[in-house]
Amino acid sequence: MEKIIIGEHIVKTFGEGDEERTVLDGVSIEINEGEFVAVMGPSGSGKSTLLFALSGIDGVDGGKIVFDGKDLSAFGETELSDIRRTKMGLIFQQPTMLKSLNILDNIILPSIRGNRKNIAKVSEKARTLLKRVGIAELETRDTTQVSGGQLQRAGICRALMSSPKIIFGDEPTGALNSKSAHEIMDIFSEINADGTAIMLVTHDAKVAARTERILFMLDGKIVSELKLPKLNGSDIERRVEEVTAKMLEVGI
Ligand SMILES: Nc1ncnc2c1ncn2[C@@H]1O[C@H](COP(=O)(O)OP(=O)(O)OP(=O)(O)O)[C@@H](O)[C@H]1O
Repeated sequence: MEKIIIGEHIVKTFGEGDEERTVLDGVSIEINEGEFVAVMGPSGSGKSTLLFALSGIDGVDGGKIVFDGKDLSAFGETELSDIRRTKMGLIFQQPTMLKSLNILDNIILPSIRGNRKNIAKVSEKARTLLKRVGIAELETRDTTQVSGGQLQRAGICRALMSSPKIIFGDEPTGALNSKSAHEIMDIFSEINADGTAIMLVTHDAKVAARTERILFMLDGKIVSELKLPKLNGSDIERRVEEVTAKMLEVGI
């Protein structure tokens, strides 16, 4: 199977001199095309830093990251941002949307940057995505007039606009109630079933239990992993138990 991401011995430090802290301590990680992966670990263990490194948002101090066959260190900031815009989808706990634009315009904005000619085509794609995530009727709403779950659905649409090879989610359900979180995870499962790889950082065993492989981090290292079969809909409780038991075993 093709690897969409290969990270080898990634090292990331913050601070200088006596203040220097190693936050990623030689992390090696591979993600296959179309894979659904979660990263768990205690607060401060380096999960978000790893996600920021793999997506090229932050540079690293050691090791190598190959995305879609290309070494990220070969690219400058503009090229990295182009790669992120066209091949990666990024979803955070709360989507940052421009308050001056409605939901639809926020979704299409990154896709029309520098090329307003394709606005009709891009809007059509956005409407298809809005329908798919169940908020078609909200396209003209202000971003302040929708619920957290609805805003996250819009964030997912924005991330899907480029038909990315991988979606990175940093606690994408962290600010949602359990019903909304469940619905958002249903959407992620569908996106993954269509072939998009997904890597989610999460504290939530219920979220991780929906994925196929869970990586456990402690102190800047991946210390363990748990593989799960594809979700079949009826085995979620048993999966959550398995994840929880593994978290206890690892010490999270
Ligand atoms: N820009 C930064 N400058 C200095 N230290 C940082 C910076 N970003 C992260 N850190 C530190 O790196 C460590 C790992 O942070 P990171 O956000 O990756 O952890 P995490 O596992 O995602 O935690 P959480 O679950 O709380 O989000 C923390 O100690 C954090 O304070």
